[in-house]
Amino acid sequence: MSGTGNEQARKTAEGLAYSAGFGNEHSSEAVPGALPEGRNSPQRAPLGLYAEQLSGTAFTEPRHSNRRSWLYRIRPSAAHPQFTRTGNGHLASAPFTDAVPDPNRLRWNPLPEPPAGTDFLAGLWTLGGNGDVTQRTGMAVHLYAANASMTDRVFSDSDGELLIVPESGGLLLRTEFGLLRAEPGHVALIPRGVRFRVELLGPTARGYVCENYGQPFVLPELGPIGANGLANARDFLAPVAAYEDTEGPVEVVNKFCGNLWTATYDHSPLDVVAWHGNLVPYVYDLRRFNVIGSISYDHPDPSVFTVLTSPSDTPGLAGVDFVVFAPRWLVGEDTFRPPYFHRNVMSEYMGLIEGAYDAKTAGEGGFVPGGGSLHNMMSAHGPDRETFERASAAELKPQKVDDGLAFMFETRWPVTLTPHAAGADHLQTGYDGVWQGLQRHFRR
Ligand SMILES: O=C(O)Cc1cc(O)ccc1O
Ligand SMILES: [Fe+2]
Repeated sequence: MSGTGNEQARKTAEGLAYSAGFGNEHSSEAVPGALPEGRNSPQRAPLGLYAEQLSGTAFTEPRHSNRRSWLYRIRPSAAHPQFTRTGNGHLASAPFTDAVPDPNRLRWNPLPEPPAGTDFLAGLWTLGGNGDVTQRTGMAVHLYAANASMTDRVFSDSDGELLIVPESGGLLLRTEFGLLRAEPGHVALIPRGVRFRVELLGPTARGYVCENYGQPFVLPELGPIGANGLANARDFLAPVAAYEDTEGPVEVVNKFCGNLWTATYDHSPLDVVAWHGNLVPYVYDLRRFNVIGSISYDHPDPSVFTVLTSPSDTPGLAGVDFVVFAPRWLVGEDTFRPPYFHRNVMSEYMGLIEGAYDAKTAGEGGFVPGGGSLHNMMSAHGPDRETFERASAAELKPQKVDDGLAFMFETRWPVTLTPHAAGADHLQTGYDGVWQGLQRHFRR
């Protein structure tokens, strides 16, 4: 049973109702009258519901970064049986100590097809990461490949928020806050601790996940860009309340300090009838990104393409940035237009949602949708030989780059691999070769 009841909610083309705005104080009730008026926790909550607060930041964090929501549910979350350990599969967590951090440039092909019956949770495959889940620092890079919906089970991640980047196959995310639809080209964010179930909209689904152990993602500052631009706050869509009133066994899997724990509830924990607050799951369509770039000369640093940033205690130094390389015009005069050669103190994991990326040769054995590359701190990279030769000779008329959608998880600490990523069959050999044969042109 489900419903919606928010005046501010709006229908999207896909038929789901959403409540728009990044960081807003949203409110939503699936049954009229389910939200208490004027207080969060009345002596008896409306309709016999239980009131419960979910905190995403410490109670005392500054107002601008404080995140919490109040949930009005059929049963309190506290009414659950004991959790016991279950297998972690290919899901791993920080600290990553099983492999030696690798200064080499690395690139993977897409994940192989999973066995039949693999759902989103079982299909998570950790590439690597940094920090420490118990310290709430750092991040992990995961990929997923699934061919089944989650049925009779839900997942929650106590270790961090999950930024899901579908590459193929749409997802329907049934969360405690309501429903989100995430297709390739969208990203979805599930806050730390929020229970959700992933249903596939087609036969298979594949994509990437940034698990952010650190401070919740926020929109980057705009500085001299002004009051508008990059990802606009109003394009972030939170769900409206939609609840499940089901009795019967439901497995709840909780990722806690690096391990999966399971408990079988006798009801669905997606039983929130109404909620309000600013800690919410959301979806964002990357095609809405307002791309800022140079209209004179030189290739700008990719920080101008930041969609979301997880700040650290040092201003300007992100735990992790989520960056998108979206369609855009290139007009730079006397400029080498693709990404430049560089060595970065930050570490860069890149993935491809569709098409090609302008610094890397596309196609079989190259940088392909569903694949990924890792350029750890200080590793030398940039345009491959083919790209360098092409772009150095290109006629510099205005050019639309609109044949791809790539992204980067850029993090302050090197990404240490899991042993299964370091030894994967789909790890490409000979990636260094793309920078071989760059001729010397020096003359005096
Ligand atoms: O390495 C990459 O392709 C990512 C990247 C893109 C860019 O436009 C400038 C610098 C950078 O690291
Ligand atoms: Fe780079």
